[in-house]
Amino acid sequence: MNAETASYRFAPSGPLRGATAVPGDKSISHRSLILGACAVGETRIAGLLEGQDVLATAAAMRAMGADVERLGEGEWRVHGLGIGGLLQPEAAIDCGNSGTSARLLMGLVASHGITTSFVGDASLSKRPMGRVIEPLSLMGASFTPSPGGRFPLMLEGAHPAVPISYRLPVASAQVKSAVLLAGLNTPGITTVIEPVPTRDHSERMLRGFGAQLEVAEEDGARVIRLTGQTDLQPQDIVVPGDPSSAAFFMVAATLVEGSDLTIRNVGMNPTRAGVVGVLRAMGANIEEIDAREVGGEPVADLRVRHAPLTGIAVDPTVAPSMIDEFPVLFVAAALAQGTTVTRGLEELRVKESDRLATMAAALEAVGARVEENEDGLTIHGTGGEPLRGSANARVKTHLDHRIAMSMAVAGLVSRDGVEVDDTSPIATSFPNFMPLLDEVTR
Ligand SMILES: O=C(O)C1=C[C@@H](OP(=O)(O)O)[C@@H](O)[C@H](O)C1
Ligand SMILES: C=C(OP(=O)(O)O)C(=O)O
Repeated sequence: MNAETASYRFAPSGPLRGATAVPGDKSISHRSLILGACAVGETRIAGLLEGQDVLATAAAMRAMGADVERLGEGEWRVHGLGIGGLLQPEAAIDCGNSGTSARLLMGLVASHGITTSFVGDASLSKRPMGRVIEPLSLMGASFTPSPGGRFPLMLEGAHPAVPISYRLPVASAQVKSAVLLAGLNTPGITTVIEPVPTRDHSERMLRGFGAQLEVAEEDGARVIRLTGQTDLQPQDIVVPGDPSSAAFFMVAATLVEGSDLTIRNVGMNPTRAGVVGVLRAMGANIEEIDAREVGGEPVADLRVRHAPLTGIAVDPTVAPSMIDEFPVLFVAAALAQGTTVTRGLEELRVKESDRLATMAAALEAVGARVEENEDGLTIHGTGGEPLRGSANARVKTHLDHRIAMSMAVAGLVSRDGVEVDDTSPIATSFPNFMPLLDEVTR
């Protein structure tokens, strides 16, 4: 590791063996802090992801008056203020690299009598916020964004806010959750219509906290109705392991010959676990052991053994259920036999980086054959032959943790290793990724 730039060379590795467990789910961790702060009394959280993104949400909830305390590793206590109880923060809300903090917290603040600015890092400041500004403005909040509807921005919340019925123009759980969180302190019924289902952690957790929330299927769309200004009851929450983090180990164990790795306690919510089905369709050997429910979320241990992969055309309708797993799926495709075609992935262009362009460039730099299209990548796999790797070049990650971890996996199955320019963003979602990888390849 080069300490100044945090660049790192991921060397070819032997098999991944034994058992491991990835940290808590990032989406669920954000939501447990936010809803804990909106309940009256004490919420306890076990298995909270202590990545920078979630810590940004914790700091924001503290800045708005909630008592948020770390009791031990992953063990947190939130003393909530009740619906409508948030206070004016003294400084800007800094969301760092985290789109989820940005969109969810804007929703929460939009129905309070709070005026505050929101800031983030260089990556977050390029991402579109118009998608939440639009519905939250309809609810009465006012925004002064930077050009292009971006961060930094000023938000003046509406009190009282106006309930709306909003049909999501993009398949985004962050936009859905922003409107629902604004709805918590809005009189009447706030409705979100979701033509394409996205991760449903907000709905599950709102119900768990006792919110009045109904979900119906109407004309082929999911319709979510939330009655505002009813009290939430504090909860004891156990956060399952993050399937998005587990995906790096699923792909690595699938690709490296001789691997036999068990990943314990992985969240298997069907709105999140699409990558398991896609990898299996390519030939992966992933066995679900001890499928169970933890805190209202399905969970299983996954035993992954090396298997040769075959390229497929990935069904675009599975995209929302594995939206953050495409970068590492592209690595799997680069080692498969034949061609993998992905489409319908324009949302990947507005993540921490443009993940289609960034992954196309990174994979090409290590010897993969990739074609970049408007809405997806077409990848011609090596049929299991190692990638060339990067002897003298560093792959560029553009402040994107998932690119860094995906290219780490590419390094394991390369001839010369892969040098990643900046591993520091890994700490946003998976702070112990490198030690865990070391442990299972040792
Ligand atoms: O709601 C969430 O917790 C998330 C939703 C997804 O974003 P979009 O809502 O932009 O699709 C995902 O990419 C992100 O990592 C987390
Ligand atoms: C897109 C991601 O997160 P966020 O939108 O919260 O920055 C991610 O974790 O891959």
